[in-house]
Parts: sequence; C-alpha cells; structure tokens
Amino acid sequence: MSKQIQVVGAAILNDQNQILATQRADARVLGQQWEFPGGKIKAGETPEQALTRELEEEFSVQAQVGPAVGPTFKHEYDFGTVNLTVYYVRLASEDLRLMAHGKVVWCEQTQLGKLDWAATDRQIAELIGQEDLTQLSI
Ligand SMILES: Nc1nc2c([nH]c(=O)n2[C@H]2C[C@H](O)[C@@H](COP(=O)(O)OP(=O)(O)OP(=O)(O)O)O2)c(=O)[nH]1
Repeated sequence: MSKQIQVVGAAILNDQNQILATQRADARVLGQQWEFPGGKIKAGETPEQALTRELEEEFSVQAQVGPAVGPTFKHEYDFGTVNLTVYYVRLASEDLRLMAHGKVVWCEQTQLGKLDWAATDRQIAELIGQEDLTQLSI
C-alpha cells in the first residue's frame, strides 16, 4: 500500500464570497497547478488545529474554521496517496502575507472550474461551485 498522507486545505472566503486559490512557490510537488492552502496534519493535531497552524505559517493570519466542503478525497500520486479534506474558512484579516506561495488569486465561485486544479482538488472545487455560500455559518 502506498504511503498515506493526511492533508487539510482551506476554502477561504472573503467578504464577497470569493475563494482563495493558491499556487506553490516551490513547483516541484504539483507543478503550476492550483490548490487550496494548507498542508499535512501532524501527529496529535485535529484537522482544524492543523489548518489554523498552516494558515498562520503561510499567511501570518488568524483563521476561523467552518464546516468541511465534502468528504475526504483521495488521490494516488507517485509519492503516496493524498487524503485531502477541505474546510470553509474565514480570516480575521484579508491582508495576507505570502510566505509560502508563488501566486494567489481570489476567484469568483462561478469561475472556479476554469482553474487548472491539482488532481485531488478538482472535485472539491466543483462542490464549492455548487454550494450556496450565503447559507454557510462560520
Ligand atoms: N496544501 C495542499 N496540499 C495538497 C493539496 N492537494 C494535494 O494533492 N496536496 C498535496 C501536496 C503535498 O503532497 C501534500 C501537502 O503537503 P504540503 O507541502 O502542502 O504540506 P506541509 O506544508 O505540511 O509540508 P512540509 O513541507 O512541512 O512537509 O498534499 C491542496 O489543495 N493543498
């Protein structure tokens, strides 16, 4: 069985309910594909704790973690199987310091499908596209 990698991601919403998509500064892992900010869950962390830690590390910002976008999605890469759960998130501030990303974009919900998402993320982006974001409580 391939190495199992537990990963959390954030579907960060701003005041206009646009969603933040990110590209890595280091393109070695997933090339130039788009993903949700986040990272691997460390031993002893809940997914929510891992996500707030990652967002603090990546953007130097405080995050409020809301409901999961959907189930956990698996994708097998040559380096292992990524198990990705994405949560809706709102930030204390939209003033983001980019510490780990090459590029970020605030994307309209209707435009999410146009980005070249990493394989694990594509279905999650589709689910977000179908959600009534005005009904989310975070
Ligand atoms: N952050 C993130 N990683 C993703 C997504 N989709 C996806 O397949 N991945 C993969 C890429 C990596 O193999 C893994 C997450 O690793 P990472 O490099 O972001 O995590 P990390 O900050 O904890 O990494 P590390 O350098 O500390 O080991 O999951 C996604 O939407 N967001």
